[in-house]
Amino acid sequence: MDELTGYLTLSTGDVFEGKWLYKNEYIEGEMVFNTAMTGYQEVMTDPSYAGQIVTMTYPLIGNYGCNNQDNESWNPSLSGFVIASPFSNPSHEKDRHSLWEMVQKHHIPTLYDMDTRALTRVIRKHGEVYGKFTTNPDDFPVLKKVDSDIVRKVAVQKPFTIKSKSNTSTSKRIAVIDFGYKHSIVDTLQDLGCEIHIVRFDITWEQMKKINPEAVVLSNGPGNPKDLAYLFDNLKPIIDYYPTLGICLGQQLIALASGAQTKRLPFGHRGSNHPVKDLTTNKVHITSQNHGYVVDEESLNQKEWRVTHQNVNDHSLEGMVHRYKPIMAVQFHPEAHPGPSDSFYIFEQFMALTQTKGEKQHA
Ligand SMILES: NC(=O)CC[C@H](N)C(=O)O
Repeated sequence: MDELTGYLTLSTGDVFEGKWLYKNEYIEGEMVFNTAMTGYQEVMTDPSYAGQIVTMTYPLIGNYGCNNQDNESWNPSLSGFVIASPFSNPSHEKDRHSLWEMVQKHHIPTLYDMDTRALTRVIRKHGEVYGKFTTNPDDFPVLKKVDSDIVRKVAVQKPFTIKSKSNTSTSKRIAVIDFGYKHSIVDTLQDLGCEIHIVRFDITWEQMKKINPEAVVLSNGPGNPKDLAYLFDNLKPIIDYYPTLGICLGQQLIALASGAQTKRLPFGHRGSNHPVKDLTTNKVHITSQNHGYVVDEESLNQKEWRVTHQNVNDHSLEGMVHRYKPIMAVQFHPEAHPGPSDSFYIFEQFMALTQTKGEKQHA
């Protein structure tokens, strides 16, 4: 074994040999795979991957380099990164540093020269798999679940405000409850002229009343949504009072706080080409996704909620709207990054929803 050789050992007993791009022989995490052909920089910096070792199924990673615009957080939080072929000679007008520089700068444990096809088949077959990066192929992971307090580790400690880009009187004051938000959600709201208040994940009703926003966004974030059950007493009055948009973890929390259930998908949706049907228009949009859990449609009170979006591949619930209150939520990522911006209209619908405070919304 030479200095470069590293192993990924799995809770299934499988062992994969590769080479270190950035060596860290002690990390463990939940194994997930992402099928996007581009967007590795956004994937590496999406806080929803905290606690997870991400395998890219597209074999060539790094071919257009990394830039100063596409990070989705200040510091990457994924546990590890697994790729087939890293590309060392990138070419793109926005390219500022290579993949190699990116993993060194942010200390992202990375193995390359991995058989990502075979690895993905193992993850697909077993569903819930944990892995360890190691120099000893007989050293297996002990991890059995993602840290139940993972949101606290990626979300902001101190609230802060981001000014609106426009000075018009139409600009909205939006509170984003941060469970590990992707920066492109806030960028999109800013582009729509909003002033944004990033607030802590454990914000109370009284604290929110002081900010008095015109609408609220519950962000994406890592981990099992049920681990956040202790927040539901805080979230329920906020969701009930303000026009609200939930994105990914945000949708799961809105559903759970309203008495519905979430469940684990067999092996998660992570990629940038997941077809979703808008049940209002019957149009199919190609969406960006990153989730391992989903709202259980059976458990949703259909007298109060209408399902608005459905996944074309597995028919899972992709969006919902409250029949009487201004609350909407989606499981996919309307902010894209990476992936197509087909579902930008979700933000436009949310902007329209912010007008409906106190009025009855017609389902
Ligand atoms: N992107 C997200 O918000 C992910 C939500 C949740 N952690 C899941 O995996 O389902």
